[in-house]
Amino acid sequence: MPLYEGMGIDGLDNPDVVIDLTHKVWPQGNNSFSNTVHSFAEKLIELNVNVRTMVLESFGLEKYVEKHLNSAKNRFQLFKYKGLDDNTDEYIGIDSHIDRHFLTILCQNDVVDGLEIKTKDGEDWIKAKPSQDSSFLVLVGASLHVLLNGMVHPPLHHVVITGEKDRYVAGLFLRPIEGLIINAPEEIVDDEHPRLYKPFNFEDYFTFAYVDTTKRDLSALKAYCTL
Ligand SMILES: O=C(O)CCC(=O)C(=O)O
Ligand SMILES: [Fe+2]
Repeated sequence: MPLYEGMGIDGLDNPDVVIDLTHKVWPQGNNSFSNTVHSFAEKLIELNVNVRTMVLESFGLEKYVEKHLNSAKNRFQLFKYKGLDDNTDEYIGIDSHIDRHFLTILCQNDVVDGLEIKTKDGEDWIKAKPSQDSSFLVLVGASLHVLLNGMVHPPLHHVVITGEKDRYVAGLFLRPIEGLIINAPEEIVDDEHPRLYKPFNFEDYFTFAYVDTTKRDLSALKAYCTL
């Protein structure tokens, strides 16, 4: 069984959270790790604020920006996918899915690809290849798709490990806060763009697609909450 490991930290805007976690892994502390994670996460959080602000503004939803920014909490995750050794063939690191939360920002180490995105027409997988190590991948999740009445696309993606090198990824995941009911604002709903979805509760949808892993695509989302 190929190795896939991950570690997640909630509420990373608070440096104490990182220091606490670091002490769990290294009882004597590890300043270099906690400083690196914290400064990196700070930049990711800033990027997420900019991206979500720009997306809402591009739909003329300026007045909802602040409310939307406050309606998500962040989870920072680090993943390691073990590279192939002599006895392993190419393997799927994560099965195909759409992300369920609002937004994902990923940074994969530059030497190792792995993430593949399905084209919108569903025909091909394309390698997501940020060419420099300073590049980020931003993925729309189901919750943002519902909030914007289907006007942004949550891509199907998976991870395929093909090389010998281990693959490391850092990601920021923006999840709706508990109890939030997501509904597209009136401003983007009209006769030409009728409301697509019922009021959407993230936790209920999360559970729906968690229990049955075949329900992690756009058609299952539509079946789940189309009006
Ligand atoms: O490892 C990656 O690049 C993607 C991970 C992913 O798709 C996820 O955690 O939802
Ligand atoms: Fe994902």
